[in-house]
Amino acid sequence: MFVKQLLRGAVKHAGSSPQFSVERLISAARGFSSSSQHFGGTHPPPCTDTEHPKVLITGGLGQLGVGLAKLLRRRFGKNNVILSDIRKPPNHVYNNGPFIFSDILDSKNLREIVVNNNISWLIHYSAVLSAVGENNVALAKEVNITGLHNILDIATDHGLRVFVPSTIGAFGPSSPRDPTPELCVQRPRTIYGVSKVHAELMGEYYHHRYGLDFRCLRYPGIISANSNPGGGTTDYAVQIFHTAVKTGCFECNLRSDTLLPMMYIDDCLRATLEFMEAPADSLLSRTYNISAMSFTPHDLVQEMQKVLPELKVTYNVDPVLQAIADGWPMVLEDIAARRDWGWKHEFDLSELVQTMLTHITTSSQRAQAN
Ligand SMILES: NC(=O)c1ccc[n+]([C@@H]2O[C@H](COP(=O)([O-])OP(=O)(O)OC[C@H]3O[C@@H](n4cnc5c(N)ncnc54)[C@H](O)[C@@H]3O)[C@@H](O)[C@H]2O)c1
Ligand SMILES: C[C@@H](O)[C@H](N)C(=O)O
Repeated sequence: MFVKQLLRGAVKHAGSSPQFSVERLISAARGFSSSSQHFGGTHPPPCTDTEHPKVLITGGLGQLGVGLAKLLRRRFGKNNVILSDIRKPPNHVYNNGPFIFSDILDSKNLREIVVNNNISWLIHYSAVLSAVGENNVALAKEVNITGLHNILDIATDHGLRVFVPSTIGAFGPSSPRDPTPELCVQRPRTIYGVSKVHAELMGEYYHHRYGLDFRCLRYPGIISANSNPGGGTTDYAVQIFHTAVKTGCFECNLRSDTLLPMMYIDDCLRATLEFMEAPADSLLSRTYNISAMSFTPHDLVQEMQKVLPELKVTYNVDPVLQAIADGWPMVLEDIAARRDWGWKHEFDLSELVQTMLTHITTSSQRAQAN
């Protein structure tokens, strides 16, 4: 029902904005119908080289892992990318390529997987995110710190290239917030942030001490249409799209003026692949900020209302999440990533909103038709 209104709004809006054409909606929808995640127009061609990396992704059933597996499989071949997690995968994931159980706290099992599958790249996505971490500090310590130690030791012992994502949450209230440079004070006040600073420092230490090929990007809040966020402070910016399309209203748990760095998932996953493929000698650092846009809930709602003029948003602030967000960067500076390995984002706020709404509307129409 609201989907129809959405499409009507989109068409109406198309008349007033040259950036938002019906053709664009339709062509985006076509792209989505042939692939569940779309990666913009610039994804790299499939690799023809026989020396593909053999990749293991830990924590692969979260918001980011399935999309990354899809991108890497397109590049390196389906069987060269193994997705792993401690949860049972849905059928479409299980049927789309190798999946294996792997608990990062079970170091012996992890080592066996690396050895038996001749793994050469390890993408370490397992983590407990900011909001969940504040509710369960013991679990966050275990997964984010003990788990990371297992990963770094195994990667070092077997000469792997290892990617560990960090986050805007690795900064804190005493960091400069607008903009936040690569190198500055990092005194986060969440267990998530503390564990990510620990990961950055441990990885860089292993790189200098043992020659580990450690690579780390500080991701902003990531926005995706067909995977759900795992319990973070930036989750509102994903949930708003789904709830808005379904019901036409949304209750936001952050203040309307909370400015945070955000990125569309395609940019995030492409950055990860490009960074992993960057020649080691181009990397002047091992930990980089990457950035695309910053917006407040108010900015996002205004952009969405261009398509959904009836959208109603109310605010019911969660004090714990608000305190976390108030200590995070407002704008992330990523000069070094652009300079050293050519990072360039493709999605700004208007592209993000168009793409998310098109994607969610199309899926919802398909579900209604079945
Ligand atoms: N999504 C974002 O906005 C964002 C932003 C910045 C950084 N990151 C980082 O990117 C990575 C992936 O994020 P995500 O959003 O997909 O996270 P998520 O919370 O959605 O998924 C994390 C996954 O880790 C798995 N996991 C938990 N304990 C595990 C264990 N003991 N062994 C193996 N797996 C375990 C969970 O089952 C889950 O599937 C994380 O390291 C996160 O900190 C994410
Ligand atoms: C920002 C990121 O690390 C995650 N989405 C969180 O909010 O916890």
